[in-house]
Amino acid sequence: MSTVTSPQPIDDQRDRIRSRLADASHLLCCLDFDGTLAPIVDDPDAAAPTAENEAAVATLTAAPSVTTAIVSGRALADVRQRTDGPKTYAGNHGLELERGESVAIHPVARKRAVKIERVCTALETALEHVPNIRIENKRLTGTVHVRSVPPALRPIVERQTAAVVDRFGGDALEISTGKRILEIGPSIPWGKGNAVGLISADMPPRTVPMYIGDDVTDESAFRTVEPKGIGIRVGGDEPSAASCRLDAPDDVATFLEWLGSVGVDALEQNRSRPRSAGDRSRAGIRLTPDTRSTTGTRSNADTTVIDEIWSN
Ligand SMILES: O=P(O)(O)OC[C@H]1O[C@H](O[C@H]2O[C@H](CO)[C@@H](O)[C@H](O)[C@H]2O)[C@H](O)[C@@H](O)[C@@H]1O
Repeated sequence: MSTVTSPQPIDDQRDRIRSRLADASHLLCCLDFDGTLAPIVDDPDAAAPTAENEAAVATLTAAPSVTTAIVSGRALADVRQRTDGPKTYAGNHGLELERGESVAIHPVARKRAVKIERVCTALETALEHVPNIRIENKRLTGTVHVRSVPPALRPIVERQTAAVVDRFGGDALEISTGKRILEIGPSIPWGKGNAVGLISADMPPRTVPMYIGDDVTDESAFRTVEPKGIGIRVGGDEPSAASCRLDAPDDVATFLEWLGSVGVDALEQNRSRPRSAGDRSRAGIRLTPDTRSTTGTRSNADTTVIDEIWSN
């Protein structure tokens, strides 16, 4: 079980990370997009990874001992065209998963997309009087952006969003929060952590799973990789399921560059080591229902969708 404590500065954790890699032969490096590879900006359309992060991800992706994956709250097609290189992408907080040539969509989310469409259309009208409001329709989820909305109007936006979601979504949809956003999605126990679990299940034995992210929805992914793997939160020392932290996207680049040199060296030295029976276990990932922080109701009941997702 991972624990929630203050994540430690990465510089204090490098020895632990290096020795974890020295005992492994493969690294799964999962990366969030906004606030991790790309600095947070006012206009969501303007978000882009820093050049240093792009280069560091390219170096890691080229290493045979590393698998890189982008795991984002953005729609898959959106995040896909903002950063290129990895073969694995999860969009819409893990509801869409692209691996190589195959794209899977969570079947319940797919059915509820029609409700998301209705909610986004209704919100465009209900909130049209709010200056600088932005509704992002991501097909399987929707986002209400309040970053540039006058602070005095944000409580009104929250109330009106809740009323619209209640009217058109009922129990089928729920609202959760993120950085100056309200996220509207299907009320199902599925999140980034589950997507990371699925990706990890395909990794070779002796894989260390790593996840780097900055927001509330990244916590489920930290819980999935910790404590056998390494969770890294981008931000302050607020309590998190991640054991390590980095301050900002620029520091993510510095860390990824270190991983691409020191980390990859440690892994590659180990790849030729003979394996014992105990080494044959997978990455030690749990497929548990998502329990992300939400203002709505997220049921913990039906996890059979985990099997179903691959038949779509
Ligand atoms: O999981 P992520 O890849 O981090 O995506 C989370 C949300 O990111 C985007 O919104 C955030 O970034 C914007 C651009 O910097 C910023 O303006 C906004 O305030 C942030 O919340 C994206 O637009 C959302 O769809 C994602 O869910």
